Amino acid sequence: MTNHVVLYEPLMPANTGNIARTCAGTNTVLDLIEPLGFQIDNKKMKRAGLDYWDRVEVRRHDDLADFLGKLGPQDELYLISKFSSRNYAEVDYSATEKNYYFVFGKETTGLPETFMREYEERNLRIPMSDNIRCYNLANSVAIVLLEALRQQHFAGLETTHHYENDKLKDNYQRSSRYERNLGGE
Ligand SMILES: C[S@@+](CC[C@H](N)C(=O)[O-])C[C@H]1O[C@@H](n2cnc3c(N)ncnc32)[C@H](O)[C@@H]1O
Repeated sequence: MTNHVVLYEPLMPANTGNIARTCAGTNTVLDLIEPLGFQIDNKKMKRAGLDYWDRVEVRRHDDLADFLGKLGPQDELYLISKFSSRNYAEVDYSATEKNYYFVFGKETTGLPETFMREYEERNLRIPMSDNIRCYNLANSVAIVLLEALRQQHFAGLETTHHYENDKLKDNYQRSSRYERNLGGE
């Protein structure tokens, strides 16, 4: 199983840089549908993705048709759009034999209407109030991707890690002392 974040014609380098960082941290493939609104080595994008750009698998596609033409029978496509009335959190993303492709729209105009109509039952909404027009692109990616990963039990990711300067290390020692004391030792 592989998760893919697909960005349709992204415009803002800082968003794509942030998304690249999230993809690097979650072993997610980043698919970019051209044209992009920036050069891939743009300083702003690198700054947003810090040192992580070379740790993410990036696949570039000439256009939407090129991307769609490469999908196979095991690939599950989801279009992430506020116009849907299907809640993204109510979909099952846990089939290990499938690859999940989450397609996000351009910062200004979202996804093309024809594409959304063609795959109508595949559109998903992130619930939100009408105080805002929509969520930020990079935040939308994190919301949907982390729900898929949660359902996949964060497979392949570290749920804990030993750090040299562990800020909670003393807490662990204190709490295990506390538990020993409760046990009457
Ligand atoms: C800044 S929004 C662009 C909104 C654009 N005006 C539109 O009509 O979709 C960028 C992308 O974030 C995602 N997004 C933002 N808010 C969302 C929501 N509430 N539900 C689903 N996707 C959302 C969509 O993929 C959207 O295309």
